[in-house]
Amino acid sequence: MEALKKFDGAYWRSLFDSRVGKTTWPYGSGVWSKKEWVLPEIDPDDIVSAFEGNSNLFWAERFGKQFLGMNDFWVKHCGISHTGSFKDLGMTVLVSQVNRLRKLKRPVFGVGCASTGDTSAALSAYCAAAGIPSIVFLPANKISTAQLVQPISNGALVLSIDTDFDGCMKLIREVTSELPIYLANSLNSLRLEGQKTAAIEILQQFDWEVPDWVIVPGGNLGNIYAFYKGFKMCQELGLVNRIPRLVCAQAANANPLYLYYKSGWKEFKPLKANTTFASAIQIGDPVSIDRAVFALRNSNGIVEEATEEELMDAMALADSTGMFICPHTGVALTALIKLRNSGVIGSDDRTVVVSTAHGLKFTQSKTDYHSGDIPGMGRFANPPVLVKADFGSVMDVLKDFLLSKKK
Ligand SMILES: N[C@@H](CCOP(=O)(O)O)C(=O)O
Repeated sequence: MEALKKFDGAYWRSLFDSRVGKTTWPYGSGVWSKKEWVLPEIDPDDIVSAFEGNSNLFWAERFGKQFLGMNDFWVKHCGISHTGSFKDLGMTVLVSQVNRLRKLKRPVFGVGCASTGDTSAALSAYCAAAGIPSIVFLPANKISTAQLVQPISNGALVLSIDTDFDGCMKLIREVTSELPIYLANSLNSLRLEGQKTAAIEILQQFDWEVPDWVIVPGGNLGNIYAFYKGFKMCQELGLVNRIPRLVCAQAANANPLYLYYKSGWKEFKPLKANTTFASAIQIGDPVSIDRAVFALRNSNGIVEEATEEELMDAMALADSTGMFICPHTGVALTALIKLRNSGVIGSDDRTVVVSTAHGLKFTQSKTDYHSGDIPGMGRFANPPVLVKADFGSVMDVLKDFLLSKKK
């Protein structure tokens, strides 16, 4: 350690030169290609994947143990799918039904939705695959570029409207009551029938052992109800004898359900959602509010909220353990952190956080966070290091890095 501290660029340069000069170089003259490399036998415990688990249900071992003191923390990643979010689960059901209606010559000329970016991506992809026209209403400048480009590429009619999601939702409801355009938002129960399969899958993946908690980010609130529906169906079929406690996690900037919950379910007040990095849940007047309340009340559920700083920090912390999550999953993780800190969720409770979309849809906010471009944020920022293309300079950076890692 002491010796390391003395090193500077020039020292490293001389060390490198002397080593390269003296060492027998094993790589030239065909030696490399002929050499047989024998790898040490590996123990199954040594195998590293970002998360341990099968399919899309991962045991998030490092995050759970290191940051939560939990042994049984899991992530159900619904963003590893065709369009990168859980919306694919419901949209395949809905568009299949529309396909059938059209084959039966019913007058359904297209399918439409309002969206914060994920529903529109799924709708346009499945419609394009079936050759059905799709129409999406998007709040202008409020969704990520990765999300915007999805319906554009899939040939949807994309209306970029100068309002927020709630404004788009109101407009599409009016339009679809006037024109033969089928409404694909989650107030349509076909969507929920598809989405509830994620709950059934979780139980199946745990070999029909019921987790204690399932935490779902909530905006338009169809998904929390879909999870309840899936779990309840399995209970009614006798596949399991109880259901998990559900937690719905909202961004504090768009938290009508949270406020309703805090009022003891006394009065629901739609609100104007403020801008949040969790843009897909920036919704102030959720269409599935009543269903969500039903799901939460019947599962002994809880509603939590996350500030912008909390959700971005939680996302960065999770990413630093090998995840690459969306900001909405950061909201759900914040809820978990709060419930763990208050002792509501115990260290041995089997807990599943539902990750709703792929992190690659939200690279801008991640980049801004890590480069320190968001005022007052960046506790876990890991900005790239700008360094001269010079061996000594690179080695100096590495020296600092190695010293910071030395325990
Ligand atoms: N987050 C959603 C908002 C629309 O909600 P839905 O429940 O009707 O799909 C989106 O990605 O558009």
